[in-house]
Amino acid sequence: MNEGLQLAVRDNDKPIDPKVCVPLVGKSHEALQHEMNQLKRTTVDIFEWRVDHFENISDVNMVVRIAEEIQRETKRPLLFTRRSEAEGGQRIPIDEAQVVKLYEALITSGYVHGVDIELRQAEKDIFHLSKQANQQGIDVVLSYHNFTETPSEQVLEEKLNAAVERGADVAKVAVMPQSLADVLTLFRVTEKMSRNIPIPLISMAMGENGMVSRLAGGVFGSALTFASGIQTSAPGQLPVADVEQVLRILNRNM
Ligand SMILES: O=C1C[C@@](O)(C(=O)O)C[C@@H](O)[C@@H]1O
Repeated sequence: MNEGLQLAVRDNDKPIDPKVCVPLVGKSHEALQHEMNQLKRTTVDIFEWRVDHFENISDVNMVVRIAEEIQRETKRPLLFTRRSEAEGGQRIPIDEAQVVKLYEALITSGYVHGVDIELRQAEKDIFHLSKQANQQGIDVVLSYHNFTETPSEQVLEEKLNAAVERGADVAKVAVMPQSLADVLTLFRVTEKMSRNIPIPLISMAMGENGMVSRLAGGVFGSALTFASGIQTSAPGQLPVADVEQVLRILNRNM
C-alpha cells in the first residue's frame, strides 16, 4: 500500500521537523537521469517531479516509465507536480483535459506518493483526481501560488480552508513577499493555520526576502521545505545541503 508523503501535523506549540523536498526539473530524460544520479545518495526526504519542465509531457507512457525510474533510483517518496503557467510553471503543449488524463495515469501507476493539484483547477477535476488518489493512499496536495505578491492573511487563510474543504491531505501556499512585513504575514498565517486545520500545511515565501521561511518554516508549522538540487524551481530556493545543515542545528537545539 502506498504510504503517501508522511508529513507531520503540528502538535500544539511544538515546532515541526520539516521534510526536505528537492524538485527535479530536467527537460529531457537524460537531464532527469543526471539529476537523479547527483541526488540519489543525499539524505533528501522527498523528490518532486516538476513535469511541466519535461519536454515529452504529452507522452503519457514515457512519463509513467520515468516516474518508475525515479522511484527505483531514488527510493524516496515522489510528489508529482504539473505547475500551471499562471502559477509560475512552464508553458506545456497539452490542455487541461490531457493534464487530468496524465494525473490519472500516474495515480494508477503506483509510482507516486503525492500529487500536487492547484486550487485554481476545475472543482470536478479536483474531486475526480482526489478520489482516485485517495483510493490508492496517495496524498493530494492542494496548492496556491502567487508569484507577484503576498495576499492578506484573510485571503491566505481562505486558500488553506478551501484546500481542507475540498478534501486535501495537505494544504500548501507559496507567496512572493514585497517586503519583510509580507514574510511575517506568511509566518503568522502558518503559525495560526497549522494549529487550526487538521491536515499538514506547507508554506513558503519566495525570493530573497522569503529565504528565512525555507529554513525556519517548521518552527511556525510548515511540514515541508523545498530546496534546490542542481537547479532551482522557484525563486529563493536554497541548496539542499545548506537547508539540511540549518535544520540539523534547529533540531539539535529546539
Ligand atoms: O510549489 C512548490 C514550491 C515552490 O514553488 C517553491 O517556492 O519552492 C517550488 C515548486 O517546485 C513546488 O511545486
